[in-house]
Amino acid sequence: MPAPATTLPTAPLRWDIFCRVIDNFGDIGVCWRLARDLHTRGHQVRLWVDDPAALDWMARGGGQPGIEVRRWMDVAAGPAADTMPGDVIVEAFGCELPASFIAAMAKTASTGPAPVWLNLEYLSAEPYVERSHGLKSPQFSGPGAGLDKWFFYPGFTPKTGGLLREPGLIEHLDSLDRATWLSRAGIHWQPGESLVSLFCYPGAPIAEWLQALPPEPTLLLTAPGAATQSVEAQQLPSHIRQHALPFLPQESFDELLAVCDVNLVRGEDSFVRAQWAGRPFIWHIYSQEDGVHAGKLDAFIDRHVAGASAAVAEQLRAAMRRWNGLDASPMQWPERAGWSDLTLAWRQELLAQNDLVTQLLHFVAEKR
Ligand SMILES: Cc1cn([C@H]2C[C@H](O)[C@@H](COP(=O)(O)OP(=O)(O)O[C@H]3O[C@@H](C)[C@H](O)[C@@H](O)[C@H]3O)O2)c(=O)[nH]c1=O
Repeated sequence: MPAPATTLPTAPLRWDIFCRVIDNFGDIGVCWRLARDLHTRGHQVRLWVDDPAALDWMARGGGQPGIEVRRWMDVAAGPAADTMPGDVIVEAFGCELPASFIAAMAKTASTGPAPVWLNLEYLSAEPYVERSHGLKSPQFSGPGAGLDKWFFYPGFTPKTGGLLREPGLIEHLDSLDRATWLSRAGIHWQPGESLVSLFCYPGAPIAEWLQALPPEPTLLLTAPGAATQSVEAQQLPSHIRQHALPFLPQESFDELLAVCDVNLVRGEDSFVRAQWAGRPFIWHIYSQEDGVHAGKLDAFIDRHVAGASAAVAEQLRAAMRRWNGLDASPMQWPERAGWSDLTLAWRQELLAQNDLVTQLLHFVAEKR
């Protein structure tokens, strides 16, 4: 039985989260959510980021009292040498920590408890995640010699670190009234119109997808960038309208997904949020040059459709693969009722596992 999400297995701790923005918004998106969730549960958080620009819209007001956002540039230009490391150091997505900071961690460890050093990894449904979650990487050389680093893998099964899910999130999302939310957001929605959100990478087969949409009045809510631009480039049939969204703060983005009928999401964080929204979704995976994303997509689809009827499973698999350019068959929408049931059943399955921060707190308590 999972422990309640609010359980605090440790006294409030001081956390240092290091984030390097490689591309897009997922790196800072995940780190900002983690920082907020820890802060809400009473912890002290410093978020070190090389490029905080996206926080201007992602975080209301560009930040939040109680979470200290600090700049760092690279391994050489890190925090000042006299910066005291916190109790837990999170190296997000394998970003290399500044050497001066690692040296400060080692110094702390020589006089008291060593900071718990974690590498928070990318999310995947592939089997290696269960094998790798929680593994130790002892440091034999360099400024951190003698310290241990631990691998923490988010994931979809109980043997992984779980998914970020703030206490009360689902209750909040399920309580939203669509018409009220949309009117507050300044979105003109005509009752009866299907609502579809779209957040994707360039290259999604938009024209084909628009043709495959069910022939019913539909309002497309498109995120800034590739989604808005590629829909604007199309000649829309009369039953489809487009509303181009601005970038929304994270909480509003989560709410948007919860009031839509279908969500097309991408990357890592919006993909997870679509699962908490409990609405049918299609995932645009971040594509990698070596093609490894195909295996990652299939591993997720396999788990996700495992409880569905054969027809829904096949339709959804084909739609997700086609959206990602991995399938040549014509684009088709899965049958909506079966797809909705599957999405809710999947969310229920995920809710049976502890959220990532709860698991992280237990993990840290064990290692200290
Ligand atoms: C469109 C929109 C997004 N967001 C947030 C949600 C997420 O936190 C973030 C988007 O991140 P993602 O959904 O993960 O998609 P992304 O494509 O921006 O990020 C990706 O970057 C690559 C480098 C990584 O390898 C991928 O795994 C992924 O993280 O932006 C808002 O808060 N408001 C908005 O209006």
